[in-house]
Amino acid sequence: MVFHSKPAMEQFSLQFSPFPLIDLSKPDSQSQLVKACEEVGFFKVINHGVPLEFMAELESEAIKFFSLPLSEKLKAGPPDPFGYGNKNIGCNGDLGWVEYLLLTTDADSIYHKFASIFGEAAADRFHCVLKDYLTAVKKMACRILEMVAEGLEIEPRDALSKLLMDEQSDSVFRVNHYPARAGSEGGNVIGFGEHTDPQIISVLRSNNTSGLQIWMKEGEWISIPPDQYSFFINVGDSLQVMTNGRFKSVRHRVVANSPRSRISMIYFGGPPLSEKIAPLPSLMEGEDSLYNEFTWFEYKKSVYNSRLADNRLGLFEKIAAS
Ligand SMILES: C=C1C[C@]23C[C@@]1(O)CC[C@H]2[C@@]12CC[C@H](O)[C@@](C)(C(=O)O1)[C@H]2[C@@H]3C(=O)O
Ligand SMILES: O=C(O)CCC(=O)C(=O)O
Ligand SMILES: [Fe+2]
Repeated sequence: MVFHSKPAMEQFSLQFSPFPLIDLSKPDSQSQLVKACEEVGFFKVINHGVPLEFMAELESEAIKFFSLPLSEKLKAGPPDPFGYGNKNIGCNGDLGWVEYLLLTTDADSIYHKFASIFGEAAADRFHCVLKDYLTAVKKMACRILEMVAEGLEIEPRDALSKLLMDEQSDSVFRVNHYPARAGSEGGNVIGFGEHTDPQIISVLRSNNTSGLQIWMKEGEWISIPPDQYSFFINVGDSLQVMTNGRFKSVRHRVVANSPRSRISMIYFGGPPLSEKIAPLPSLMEGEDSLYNEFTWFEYKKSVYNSRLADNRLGLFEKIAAS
């Protein structure tokens, strides 16, 4: 798969996007990031520094995997929580027009699981490509979190990024495949139901097929035009709490309505299980925390007992005194 440079027309349309678009090579990107996290909780980044060939190679591997006969793919499932899943999302009855691989970000342990199912040569290639991609995406996510910390004057500068860098970081990686919808199948179906991501930050890349939508505070879903060269970033619930509600974890979903299949890959940067998720003291400025204190382990446990669309943070919000 070869990527060509971005056409001039696309560069032009970026300036008229209804959601923030941030060029990480620009000097004002730090303040833009903070504004985007506060106002929308979602933005697109360009000049991100992730080599295009890492993105293309992982997409090729994903296509190879999803093209296998179902009986082969099922050998890598069911997700427990990691592995291959088909239509069932989580364990509480959510369904979507999607098949996926849910993986740990520890590429070495993925290698062992894959080698035992698909043989060493296939596992070797997947491991290599995945490792390159994850290393580059995690670096970009940390860079964004450090810029955000600087913009918010959080000390130390790595207060957020160190949670992703920690060896015990509970990060997850997911590759979703939304099969093409043939014309006769008609209409929109839900590919991935509406939800917020529970972790700190999510970094999404897709092929050039549409489907992703975000919920705007004006009360409408807007469709995000796909862009295979760029990344889309979501503020997660944990970052919303760490900023005491200043940043918003955005509701999003995928509508499967395309005659072409959609492939997306998302890195969910999470903290270690024992990490306390609470507003950072320097952001409190005399305010009270909006949330009861909890660890990532406690939140994750509650997340995995919930349905996709549930307001998971609601359970941890302090009841405002009247
Ligand atoms: C229905 C579910 C799937 C999910 C766990 C949950 O019980 C509720 C949150 C879901 C979600 C959404 C973002 C990520 O895709 C995900 C991996 C996560 O951390 O929370 C999924 C979970 C999953 O697919 O297991
Ligand atoms: O597949 C996509 O584009 C988004 C999926 C998503 O939001 C998720 O996996 O959490
Ligand atoms: Fe999501």
